[in-house]
Amino acid sequence: MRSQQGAIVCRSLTKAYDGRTVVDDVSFEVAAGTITGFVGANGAGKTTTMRMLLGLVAPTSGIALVDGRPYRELASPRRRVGAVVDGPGAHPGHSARLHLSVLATASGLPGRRVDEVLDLVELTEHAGRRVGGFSMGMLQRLAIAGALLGDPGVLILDEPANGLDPPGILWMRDLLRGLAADGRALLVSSHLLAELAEVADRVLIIDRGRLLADEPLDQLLDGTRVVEMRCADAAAMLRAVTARDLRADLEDDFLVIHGMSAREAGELAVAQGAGPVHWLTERTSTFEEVYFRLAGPQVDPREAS
Ligand SMILES: Nc1ncnc2c1ncn2[C@@H]1O[C@H](COP(=O)(O)OP(=O)(O)OP(=O)(O)O)[C@@H](O)[C@H]1O
Repeated sequence: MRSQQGAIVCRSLTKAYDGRTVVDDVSFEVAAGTITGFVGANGAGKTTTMRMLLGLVAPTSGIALVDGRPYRELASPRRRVGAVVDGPGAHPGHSARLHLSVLATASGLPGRRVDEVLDLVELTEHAGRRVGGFSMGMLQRLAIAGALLGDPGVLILDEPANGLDPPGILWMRDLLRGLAADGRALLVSSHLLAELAEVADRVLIIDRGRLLADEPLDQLLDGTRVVEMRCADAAAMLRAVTARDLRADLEDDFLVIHGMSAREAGELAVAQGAGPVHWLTERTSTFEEVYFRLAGPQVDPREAS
C-alpha cells in the first residue's frame, strides 16, 4: 500500500473569470486508496477544479494541493500525479508507442514503462498505428496510458469513460478499482452518474461552482426511502402526499413518493380512498434522484443520463 501522501486537497478553492465565479469556495479531500466521483452538469465547474489541481489554471483564491503541494511545486510531477483532462494530446501522425515514448523521455521516465502502460490499457496490438486513426475509445485508453506512465499515486481523470463502448466501460471500471486497490487516490468526473456509483467510494456533487454534497456513496444513497406505487386514484394520493410536505412525482397512474415507507403509503392510500393499490414497492433513492434532489430542478435530467 502507498502512504497517505497520495491525497488530493482543495481548500476554499475559488475561480472567477471576468468577475463570474465558476468554482466557489470548494473544499474536499481524496484519501489514498479511494475513488472520489465528481458529478455535475455541464459547466458546473468540474474541469476548472481539476485544472486548478493540475496547475493549468491559477485559483482566484484558496488552495489546491497534490501530495501536500501545489502541482507546480512538485518535483517529478508525472511520478506524483497522472491526469486525463483533454484527451491524450497526441500528434495524429505519431503512433501510440511513439507518443508515449516522447512523453516518457520529456518527463525523464524509463522507456520500459511505455510497453507496460500499453499493455495495461490493452493497446499493445495497436501500438504501431497512427493515433489519427484511433477511435474515441482508443484515444481515451491512450490518454490513460499517458497518465499512468510515471506510475503516480494520484490520478485526476475528467470523464475517462467518454467514448467507451459497454465492454470498454466495464474495463475502465475494473481498471479504476484496481488502481485504487493499489493505494492510489483517484478523482474521477463523469456525467454518467450510474457509472460513478459503480466505482466511487465517495461522491462530490457540484452545481454552478458550489459543492452540494461530499459524502460516502452509501450514505448518499441510503439517505431516503422511495416508494413506487400504482393505485386507482393516483391524483388523490398525490394530493395527500404533497399535503404532508413530501415530494412525489406522478406520471400517468405511476407515483414515486420520496421519504415514505411502503406501509405508510399503503395506509395513506386506504385512508384517502385512493385505492385499490395495484402495485407498491419500496427502495432506496437512485443516484440520479439524489443528484436532482440536491442540484434542484434547474438541471435538465436528459443532460445527466
Ligand atoms: N477560460 C475560461 N474563461 C471563461 N470562462 C470559463 C473558462 N473556462 C471555463 N469557463 C466557464 O466556467 C464554467 C465551468 O466550466 P467547467 O468546464 O469547469 O465545467 P464542467 O463542470 O467541467 O462542465 P462540462 O461537464 O461541460 O465539462 C463554465 O461556465 C465555463 O463556461
